[in-house]
Amino acid sequence: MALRVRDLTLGYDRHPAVHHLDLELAGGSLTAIVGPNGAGKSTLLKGVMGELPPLEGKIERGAARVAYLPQLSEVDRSFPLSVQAFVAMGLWHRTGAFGGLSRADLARVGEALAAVGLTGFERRPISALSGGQVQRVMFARLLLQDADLILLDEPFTALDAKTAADLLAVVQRWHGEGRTVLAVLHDIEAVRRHFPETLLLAREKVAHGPTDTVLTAENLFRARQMSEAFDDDANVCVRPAERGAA
Ligand SMILES: Nc1ncnc2c1ncn2[C@@H]1O[C@H](COP(=O)(O)OP(=O)(O)OP(=O)(O)O)[C@@H](O)[C@H]1O
Repeated sequence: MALRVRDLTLGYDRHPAVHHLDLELAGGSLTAIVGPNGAGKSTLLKGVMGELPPLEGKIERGAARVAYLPQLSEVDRSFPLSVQAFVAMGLWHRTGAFGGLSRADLARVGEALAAVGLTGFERRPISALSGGQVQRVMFARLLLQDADLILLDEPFTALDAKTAADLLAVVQRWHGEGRTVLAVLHDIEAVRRHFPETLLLAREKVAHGPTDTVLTAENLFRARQMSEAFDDDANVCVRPAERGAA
């Protein structure tokens, strides 16, 4: 078991965004999180990462090391670091934050950059990269983190087809290595093609399991309806049916 979530409610200022979620991910599974805008997908990743403490319920991580890729729009690209220094941060679990980089470490950074097609970019400042190149650099850093559980928030959004295909190959490599991957995605067809498992989320769990059984027209319709039914201004954790009955 890589991740077990029990009756999890997550939110902001006690305003719930994910409600009463139960979920279990097997070690080595490759799972997409799909759902309408505002469904709580990014919130769930932040909860699993430990950035957002649960309002209720529990998160148990079976994985020793967890890595997280935020949405590209949340990445601060203005800081003055070279591509090499940025990617080398992925080795902190080995070197410590202030450890120097050995020749072998630099070779690892070079290999990670080669794996994402950025050989030769070592000395470039992060601020001088395109969005797609930044996403490649983020993946290179993840490669070095050597995590058992990898959380990706919209990893292929706003990328050209070549970059998306290259980075999907990295995800498939992680899957082949037995790592557990959980990725928020909006491209339903890509999920059907490449992700064996899916969690369909609309603040609550709509369905979780093999992708072809989860992404049915009925479930997608229900997800849209459930998402619209929630009152965004509610500050207590009440389901719509309970609210109607009150
Ligand atoms: N930092 C925050 N402070 C307050 N509310 C937030 C914050 N982040 C998200 N929310 C709210 O929590 C709810 C879920 O947001 P979340 O970003 O998890 O949805 P999502 O499914 O990832 O959406 P999208 O597909 O649009 O990225 C939304 O109602 C959103 O407005």
